[in-house]
Amino acid sequence: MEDNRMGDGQVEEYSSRVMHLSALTLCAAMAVILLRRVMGSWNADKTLPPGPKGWPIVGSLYSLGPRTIPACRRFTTLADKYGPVMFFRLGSRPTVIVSNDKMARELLRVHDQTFASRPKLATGKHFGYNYSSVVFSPSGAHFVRMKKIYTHELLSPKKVELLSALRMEEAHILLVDVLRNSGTEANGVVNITSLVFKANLNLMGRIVFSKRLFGESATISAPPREVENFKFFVKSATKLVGLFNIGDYIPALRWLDLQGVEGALLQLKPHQEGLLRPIIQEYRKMSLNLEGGMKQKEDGRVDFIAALVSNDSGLSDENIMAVAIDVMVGGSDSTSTAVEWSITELLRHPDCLQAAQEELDSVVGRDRLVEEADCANLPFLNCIVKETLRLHPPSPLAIPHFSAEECTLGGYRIPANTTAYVNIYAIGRDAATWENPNRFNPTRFKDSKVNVYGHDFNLLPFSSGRRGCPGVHFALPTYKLELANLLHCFKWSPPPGVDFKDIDTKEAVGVVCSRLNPLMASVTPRIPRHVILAK
Ligand code: HEM
Repeated sequence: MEDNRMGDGQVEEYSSRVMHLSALTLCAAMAVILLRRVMGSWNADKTLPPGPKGWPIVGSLYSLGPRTIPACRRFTTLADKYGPVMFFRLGSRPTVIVSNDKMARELLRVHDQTFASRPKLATGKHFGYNYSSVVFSPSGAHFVRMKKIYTHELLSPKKVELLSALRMEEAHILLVDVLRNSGTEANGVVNITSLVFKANLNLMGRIVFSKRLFGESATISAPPREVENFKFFVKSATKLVGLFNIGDYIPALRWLDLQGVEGALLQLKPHQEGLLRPIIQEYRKMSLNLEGGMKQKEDGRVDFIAALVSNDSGLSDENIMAVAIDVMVGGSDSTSTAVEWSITELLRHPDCLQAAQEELDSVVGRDRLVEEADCANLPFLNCIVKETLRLHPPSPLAIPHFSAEECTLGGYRIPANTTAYVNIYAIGRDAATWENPNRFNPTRFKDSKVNVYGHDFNLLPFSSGRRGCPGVHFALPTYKLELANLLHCFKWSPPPGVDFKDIDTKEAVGVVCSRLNPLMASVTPRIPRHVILAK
C-alpha cells in the first residue's frame, strides 16, 4: 500500500504555502476594502452632481466608450441616466457636463465669469502656441486683449459688412466648381464635402491674408504641397481637439502618449507653420516699408494679418499664427459642416428641398444668383438653417470651459478648477423642448422667434456668453449664401442606385462633428448655365 503521509519537510512547505496564500488573500481583501472606501468617499459626495462611478487613477474615463462614437452622443445617453447636470472624474480632472437649456443658462449666463476660462490641454499647448490663441487661452488680460483685437479687426458688424463682396465672390466660385465637377464626373456625382470645405478655406484665406489657396484662381505663391499640408492640418486639428487625450487626464501617463495624440500634434507642426510663417514674414517686411502701416484695400478693408502685424501690437509671430489658425480652422470646417448637413437632410427630405427651391424661384427668379440681401426674404431657408444647426450643431460640445472658483449648478456643488462641457447636441435633441426631436422638420421654426445668437438656451449652436463664438455674424451670412445658391443653381438627388432614405448620417469624431463619409450627390443645373458662369 502506498504511504500518503507527508514527511516533516513537506509539512513545513505545505504550511508555509498556506500562510502565503492566507497573507495574499488578506492583502487582496484589504485592498478591496480600501478601494471601496476610497471610491465610496469619492462617489458618495452627495453635494456633487450624479455621474458614473469613478475608479482610482482612471476615474470615469471608461464611461467615454469607444473612440469611434462622438462624445456628444455618449454624453447624451449618459444624461438620460444621470440627468442634465453630470459630474465625472476624468482621470484627475473633475468634469461637469450640462445637457439641457436650464443648466446651460446657469452655466453660460449666471456663472459666465466663473466658467470663462479654458482647461490647459495638449492641443491648446501645441495648436494654440502655449494657450495664446483666442480659442485656447485661459481667461485674463491676454484673452481679453486678443478677443478684442479679433472682434475689432475682423468681426465687428462694419468689418463683416465690408467682407460681403468676398463672400459673394467665393460663393460664386464654389458654384462654378460644382458645375464643372458635375460635368466631369460620371452621372454628375460630385463630392460636395470636399468642394464646400475648399471654398470656405479659400474664403478664410482671403480675409486673413488676401490669398485664395485652391483651384484655378488660387493666388497663393506657396508650393501646392504646402497648401495641401495646411488643409490636412486643418482637418486633423479639428479631429485631435475633439479627442479625450489620456495624457491630459492622467498626467503621470502623459509620457507614454498612449493614443499617439502628442506625437500627432508634433508631426503636424510643420504643416501648421509651413504656410503661415512665410506669409507673416512677408507682411512684416511690407509693414516696415510702409510708413503709417498697411494700406487699405479698395473695399476699405485691411487684411487681418496686416492689422495684427502693423498695429503696434507687439504680437510675436507665434501669437499671430495662433490667432490666424483660430480663424482659418474655426471659420472653415464649422461653416462647411453646416452646409453639408443641410444638403444631407434636404436630400433625405425631398419635400423640404422642393419647398426651398420654390421659395427661391419666387423671391430670386431663375435669371440671377442669390445675393446676401435676398436671404432676409427667404423664411423657409432660414428655417432650414436653424433646423440643421439644432440637429447637427457643427461644434456639438462647444469647447471645454474651466471654472475659476467653486459654484453651484442645479443645486449641486461644482468645485473650483472643474472642466465644463455644454452638450449643445443633447440640448438640440431634448424631448422636453422639441417635439419629435430627432426628426428633420424645418417648419417647426415657422412662427418661432427662437434664434441662434445665444439668447435662447434651447438652441445654442454658437454657444453663449464671454466664450461664445465671435464668428457668428460672419458665419451665418456665409452659410446662408452658399446654401441658398447651391439649392438655387442645381437639381439635387442621391447618387444613382442610392435611395434618398438610405443617405447616411454617420457622424465623425472631433470638435467639429462633420459627416463621417463625404457627401456625394448627383447635381445638374437648375438655372441656365450662363447665369451660373457669369461673373
Ligand atoms: C457655422 C459656423 C460656426 C459655428 C457653429 C461655431 C460654433 C462655435 C462654438 C460652439 C464655439 C465654442 C463656444 C464656447 O466654448 O462656449 C465657438 C468658438 C469660437 N469660434 Fe466659432 N463657430 C462657427 C464659425 C466661426 C467663424 C466663421 C469664426 C471666425 C471667423 C469662428 C471663430 C471662433 C472662435 C475664435 C472661437 C473661440 C472663442 C473663445 O474661446 O472665446 N467661428 N464657435
